[in-house]
Amino acid sequence: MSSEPLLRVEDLQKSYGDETVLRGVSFDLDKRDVEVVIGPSGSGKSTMLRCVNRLTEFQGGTISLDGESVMEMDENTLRKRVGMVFQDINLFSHLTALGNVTLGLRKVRGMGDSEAESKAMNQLERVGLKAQADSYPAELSGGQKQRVGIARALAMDPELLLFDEPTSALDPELVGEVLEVMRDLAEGGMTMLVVTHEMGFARRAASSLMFLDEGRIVERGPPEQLFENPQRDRTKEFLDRLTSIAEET
Ligand SMILES: Nc1ncnc2c1ncn2[C@@H]1O[C@H](COP(=O)(O)OP(=O)(O)OP(=O)(O)O)[C@@H](O)[C@H]1O
Repeated sequence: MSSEPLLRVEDLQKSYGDETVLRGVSFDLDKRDVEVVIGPSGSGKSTMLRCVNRLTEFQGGTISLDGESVMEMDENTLRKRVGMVFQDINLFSHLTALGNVTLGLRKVRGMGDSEAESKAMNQLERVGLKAQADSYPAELSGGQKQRVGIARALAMDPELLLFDEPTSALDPELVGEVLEVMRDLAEGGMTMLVVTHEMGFARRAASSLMFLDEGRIVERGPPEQLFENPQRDRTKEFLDRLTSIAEET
């Protein structure tokens, strides 16, 4: 067994032009860890995720997967090893649910049609959408579309799954079904790095919670520590605000 963490982020620095967005972010994730990232708008949460799978370049620091720098990995390998689920559910509208899930298997994994379809069916079943395999995105609810997005990411057998506010664009009544799939994945041992404001999910599924503010990790620890006994005033203020917003809605 490797002694390296699955994901190591070390002193990550990222700017867009003159604007510094990440100011030295460092953390490790081991296999099966579920890290929830919270923080105010503009604190750099999405940018951090996008650096991990190199959807954006960064200026300083290193990110490695099982000891191997993502900067030195070819894009195809990185796409296989690190999956991502986005806030905007970007399915291809001209493809069925099954077609959306098989696409990556054929293009990135180079699978033949029947192998790709059988694997994709298994993933759709995993997210509870076997019966919708032949439906087009326009025929699916937002929650179902997002679950197809998760099946698409899972189909690649990723070692790490990144979630960027996967339920923020959904009507409130559709959030639960997506969180349930995510909880199942977490319980099944998937390693996950999740940006979300869903504190119920954080409490129940996260092994650790990270509070990012102005491009720095202000505090990180088990959810019960951050919720019950935050060490920093800034963390407490932020979590109190999130909780009061959730209670108002
Ligand atoms: N492609 C881009 N070009 C220029 N600036 C960007 C780009 N993407 C993000 N930024 C800026 O970087 C900062 C951090 O953005 P980021 O989306 O990472 O924050 P966030 O914490 O995910 O915020 P939110 O919760 O609102 O999604 C913001 O000031 C944003 O305007």
